[in-house]
Amino acid sequence: MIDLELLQHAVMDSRDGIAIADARAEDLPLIFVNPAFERMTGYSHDEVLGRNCRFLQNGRIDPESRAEMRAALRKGQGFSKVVTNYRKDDTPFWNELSISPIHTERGAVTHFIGFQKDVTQRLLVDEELRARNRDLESAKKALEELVTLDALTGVYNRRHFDDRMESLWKISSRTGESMAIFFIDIDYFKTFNDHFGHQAGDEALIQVAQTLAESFQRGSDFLARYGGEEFVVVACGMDQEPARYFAERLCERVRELDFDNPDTESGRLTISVGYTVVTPHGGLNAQTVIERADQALFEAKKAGRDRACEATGSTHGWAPARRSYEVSRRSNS
Ligand SMILES: Nc1nc2c(ncn2[C@@H]2O[C@H](COP(=O)(O)OP(=O)(O)OP(=O)(O)O)[C@@H](O)[C@H]2O)c(=O)[nH]1
Repeated sequence: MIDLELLQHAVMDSRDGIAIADARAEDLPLIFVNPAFERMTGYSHDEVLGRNCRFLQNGRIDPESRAEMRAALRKGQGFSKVVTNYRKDDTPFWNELSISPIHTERGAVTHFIGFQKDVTQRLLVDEELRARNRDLESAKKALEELVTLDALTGVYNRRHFDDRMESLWKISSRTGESMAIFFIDIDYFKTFNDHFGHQAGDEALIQVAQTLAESFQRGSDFLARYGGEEFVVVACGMDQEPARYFAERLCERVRELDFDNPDTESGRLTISVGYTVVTPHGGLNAQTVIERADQALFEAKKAGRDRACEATGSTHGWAPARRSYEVSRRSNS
């Protein structure tokens, strides 16, 4: 049997608080606390003797922990949990509490022995680490957005489009799914800027981008700002007929934004759309298809703007009363 004096040293010198309650007396009064308990709680041995340990909750009882603890103790079982306790001076601390019953040989519970560890510092460090991780995560997200999103309009930028187009192309090549690519350019945007100012131009770009984003909302659709006043949309799994409909609808929706633009036929801000629908295969590459859609955009400009033109050469969409359009000043964006 281990030396009693040694056991006494272990209890009295323990860095964790130890408290013993009498399980046979009413309301489980404390009959012993060690010096670490006194240091941790600020209460002296004499102050706590005969009292139920609930004084550590200082009246602010966590009903859930209390119910759990009561249920365990009633059944003569152990209990462990991190609970909020209060020192004598009312400062809170997190107590990693572990209570074990002491049984007689016949199984009756005579005492409960509680081990208390002040884990406040550890939890604060954990919380600090979690907060830092959260900060890092949001910094990472902000950085990713900075790299992939266009700062003005919030849609993807050209760089991200180039990466994504390559992977979408590969996926569609494997699945044999069709793909529609739309190039969209605001008409006479230089005039708009000259007339209303660069800030109004920025606002118009934001509104146009938003309109395009609202028009293409499927998860497989991908919108990016390709250059100054030029956008590109890739819609995977879209066939020719819906592509034609979408392209025409885009022209309509931008017109309906109702921005004035003195140089266009309708007097409103309009766009031209060039698009192509392809089924990726080995003999075709993404770049060729992009050029094809871009060429269709050029045709739409040449044919009078505010319209959609498919890469085959057919034009669709709202046809303004003709006037002698100048040959398209090809956007240098
Ligand atoms: N406000 C604003 N204007 C921009 C931005 N990026 C490009 N632009 C303007 O867009 C205009 C594009 O002009 P052009 O390439 O001549 O084309 P356009 O006047 O739209 O004529 P078409 O495309 O031929 O119909 C230029 O005046 C650019 O300064 C931007 O971020 N904000």
